[in-house]
Formats: sequence, C-alpha cells, structure tokens
Amino acid sequence: MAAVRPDHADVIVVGLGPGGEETAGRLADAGLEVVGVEERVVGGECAGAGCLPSRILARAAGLLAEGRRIPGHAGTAMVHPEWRQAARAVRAATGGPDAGPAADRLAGRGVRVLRGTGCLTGPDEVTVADADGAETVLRARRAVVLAVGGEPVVPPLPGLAATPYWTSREAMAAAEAPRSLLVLGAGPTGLEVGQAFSRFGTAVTVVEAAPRLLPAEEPEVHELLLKALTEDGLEVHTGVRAVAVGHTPGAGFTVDCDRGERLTAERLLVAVGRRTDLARLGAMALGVDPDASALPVDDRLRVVPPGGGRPGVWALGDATGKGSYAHVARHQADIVVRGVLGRGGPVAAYHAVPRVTFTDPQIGAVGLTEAGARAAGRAVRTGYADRARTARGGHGAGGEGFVKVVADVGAGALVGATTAGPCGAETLGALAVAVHARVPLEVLRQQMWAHPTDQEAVGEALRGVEW
Ligand SMILES: Cc1cc2nc3c(=O)[nH]c(=O)nc-3n(C[C@H](O)[C@H](O)[C@H](O)COP(=O)(O)OP(=O)(O)OC[C@H]3O[C@@H](n4cnc5c(N)ncnc54)[C@H](O)[C@@H]3O)c2cc1C
Ligand SMILES: NC(=O)c1ccc[n+]([C@@H]2O[C@H](COP(=O)([O-])OP(=O)(O)OC[C@H]3O[C@@H](n4cnc5c(N)ncnc54)[C@H](O)[C@@H]3O)[C@@H](O)[C@H]2O)c1
Repeated sequence: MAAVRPDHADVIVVGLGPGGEETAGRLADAGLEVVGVEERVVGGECAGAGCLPSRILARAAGLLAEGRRIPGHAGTAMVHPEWRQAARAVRAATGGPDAGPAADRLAGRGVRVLRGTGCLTGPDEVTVADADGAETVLRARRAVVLAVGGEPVVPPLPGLAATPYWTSREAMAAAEAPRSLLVLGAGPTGLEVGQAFSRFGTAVTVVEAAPRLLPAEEPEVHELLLKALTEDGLEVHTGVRAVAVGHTPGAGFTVDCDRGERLTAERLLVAVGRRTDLARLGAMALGVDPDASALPVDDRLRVVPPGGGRPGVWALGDATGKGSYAHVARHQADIVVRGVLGRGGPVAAYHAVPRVTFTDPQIGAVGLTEAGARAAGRAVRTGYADRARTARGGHGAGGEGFVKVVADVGAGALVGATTAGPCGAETLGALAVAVHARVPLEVLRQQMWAHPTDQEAVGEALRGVEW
C-alpha cells in the first residue's frame, strides 16, 4: 500500500500552465504559502507543446519561404530545408519537464512545486498522486485554483485509437519531418503545423469537415488561406469528414472520408480541438457535472456549479471554456489573484478577446465576425481594405492580406475586426483596443495612420463603413 502524506498550504494551484504559473507566482510574491501541482511540463501546453514551439517552427518555416521568394526580387537563392535544426531549436527552448525555465522561475518566487496528478477529494482538498503511486493529501487554508488546461481531442473514429497518430504534442517533438502528413482539422493547430511541415518539404494534405478553413473566422479568411496554402503546395479538402482510419507499419496511414475518398500519408496529425477532462480532476467533489465541457465560473472566476459554489474555489484558463489562448488564461489569473487577496478591481470581459493564427499570412481577429454580429441582432455595417491596394501591399510576393472591420451602427462602435497579412498579428493591436474600449466610430475615423504601414489598411477599412 502506497504511503499517504498530509500537507497544508494557503493556496493550492492545480496545473502550472500560463494561467497557473501567473497565479501561483503572484500569490507567492504577495507572501502566501503556495503549492503548485503539475503532472507534465511547468509552463503548460503553451511552453511545452503549444505557443512557444509552434512560434519557433513558424519562424523557421517563414525563413524558408522568404528565401524562396528571393528570385525575381533580390537575386538568386538555394534553400535546403533541414528539419533537425528547427527541432533542435524547439528542444532548446522548451527544455525537459524539470529543466523548463518556468520551473526555476516559480521556485525562485517561493512556490513549492509538487510533481504529480491532482484530484479534488473535497472542496478544499487535493490529493496528488506521484509517478510512483505515492499520495499527498493537500488541504488549502485559503483557496484552491484549478488551472488544468485541456487535452487534444481524439475523436471516436473507427481504427484511430490503435494507430500511432500524432496530436500537436508529437508533432512539436518530431525529430524528423515525414515525407507526407495528413492533417485532420483546419483550425489554428492543423494549419500552423501543416504549413510549417510543408515548408520543410513534407507533402501535406488537410481534411476539414466544415466548408471553410478556420471556419470560426470571416469567410474572406478562407479565401486568402486557401490560395496561400495551395501555392505553398498543401492539398486542401474542405467539407470533407474523416470517418475511419487505418495504419500499416511501413506503409503508413489511410483515412477514409465521408465522400468515399481514401487519403494516404506516412503520418497523421489529429487536430480537431481540445477539451478538459473534468472527471479526472474530480470536479464532482464541487458538484460539477463531470461530462460538462468546462468548469462553470462567474465573472470573478469563482467556480459556480448549478447547486451553488463554495467560497475559495477558483478556475481559469482553457478549463473555463472562455477562449483557448494563453492571454485569456493570464487575464483571468489577474482577476483570481485579486480575488484571493480580497482586492476588488475589474471583472472578466470577453467581448474583445484577440486571437492570432500564425500561418503565413497571419490571421489576426478580435471580437465578433460579421455573421456573429448579425446573429447577435446587431445593426451591422462592415468596411474592407485589400492590402494589395496599400503602399505596403506593393512590396511583392507574400504580401497578400486584408483588413475587415465590423461595426454596430446602433452602438456607434466596432464590435469585431480581422487583420490578415504578413503582419496581421501586429496590426490587430489597434483594433483590439478599439473593440475593447468601444471607441466611437467618429473618433476612430479622425485617427491618422502612419505611412507606409499596414495600419493604413485599417484607416481605409474604417472609411468604408457607412453609417
Ligand atoms: C499547437 C498549439 C499552439 C498554440 N499557440 C498559441 C498561441 O500562439 N497563442 C496563444 O495564446 N495560445 C496558443 N495556444 C493555446 C494555449 O497553449 C492555451 O490556451 C494555454 O496554454 C492555456 O493555458 P492554461 O494555463 O489554461 O493551461 P495549459 O497550458 O494547458 O496548462 C495546464 C497544465 O495543467 C497540468 N495539469 C492538467 N491536469 C492536471 C492535474 N490533474 N494535476 C496536475 N497537473 C495537471 C498540465 O500538465 C498542464 O501543464 C496553442 C495551443 C496549441 C495546442
Ligand atoms: N495561434 C493560436 O493562438 C493557437 C494555435 C493553436 C491552437 N490554439 C487554440 O487551441 C484550440 C484548439 O485548436 P485546434 O485547431 O486543435 O481546434 P479547433 O477546434 O479550433 O479546430 C478543429 C477543426 O477540426 C474540424 N474537425 C472536427 N472533426 C473533424 C473530422 N472528423 N474530420 C475533419 N475535420 C474535423 C473542425 O471543424 C474544426 O475546424 C483552439 O481553440 C485555439 O484557440 C490557438
């Protein structure tokens, strides 16, 4: 029988991704005794297999693409991709589970990091099982913070479970680029990873069940990405659902689709979303339905199950279902920290969550799409500017993009925007402020935009809004 150790702390933080790390560090800075429980990588999905490695791969893949654009613009260039160099950079940046820079950062701030899987065994009690099966029963004097993120969804496709398929985790850790890769799902993960491998020479095929790439974004995004990815050499199938998977060692994968096609590749990446396993977390101890898709929280991130919450239990990040982004987790962490310390301040606001898909062109977006705004009953007017018609758009290959703004003319303010292009991520900032602060349209229209920058397309899109 494994040993059971009792332990106490002011605050227990379960999960040390970007949200948990921020919360644990700041509460320790404030003088509280904090235990952080982590079963995989301190820094979470973001540092271990998400934002950080995928930005490194996107940068490496972008360099290859820029090199290939040299002929006709600046001379000649021979580009010989070598995946191993990019893989080495990923390994150097992410480190191992114990060596990660985030673990050192937290220890330096006084957070006690406990390795193992935490499970709620009471509203203020977390039982942590380590790799050897030893258990520690932790009791919180002041707060339990649930920051457990999510896991890649593995759909119940016949045949899939028995195969050596990849999720984003295996893709980020790949030592070699495969000859061919089938990508299930054209959300941010599938497209970012698929384009990066393609630029390193892998023959990539994308299968998306919805009619469009990045189906949650504006339809214009699909048009732009379809052209860019096809030019990169990716084969794209939209409106096609995978229905069965097979694998033969040495021969690779087969994916049968609902229209009867059979697609084949050496590797298969499953990128059809993420979910939080609430049963595994023991959320029933809080009266939360273990089959729910997220932990129910109020606008101060207190867990509020249907039967009523217990003071001192908080949740944040992907596990709350308010947007799967590191910046959402950190925004929420600030509110949790203030809540645990008994300080007031603003509550959580989600009307202007910025999101960026780091394909080339980058797709930045904030707030509602045009269709989303109409569905919400808004009086919608839009403005659109093609980057090709601005001074920056004239800079040649790889310069395609656009800005689209969505205005609620009743409210006299923007409710959403999309900035697509080589600098789509950076151009988004100004529009994120406009949507967040509900800056009046007439004030925005008086704004000057520096020449020649991508922001000029923002000014042109705003001039296109009639109200
Ligand atoms: C390929 C990819 C690229 C991405 N790129 C971006 C990007 O560019 N920008 C962006 O904003 N977002 C990006 N994301 C999303 C981002 O990674 C997540 O939104 C973010 O990491 C969520 O933070 P979190 O703190 O909620 O949870 P996570 O980062 O998921 O961390 C949760 C932690 O909790 C641990 N844990 C879970 N259950 C337990 C348990 N029971 N006991 C102990 N520990 C537990 C996990 O091991 C994990 O370390 C990307 C995601 C992927 C997959
Ligand atoms: N740059 C970033 O910020 C970034 C990058 C990667 C992931 N993320 C976050 O992580 C979360 C998960 O991203 P994701 O891309 O894995 O999931 P997603 O839910 O965004 O997209 C999954 C796609 O798979 C499709 N799909 C589902 N079942 C299918 C099937 N059987 N066959 C074919 N297609 C199918 C869906 O229609 C959908 O378009 C997102 O919410 C995103 O916010 C963010």
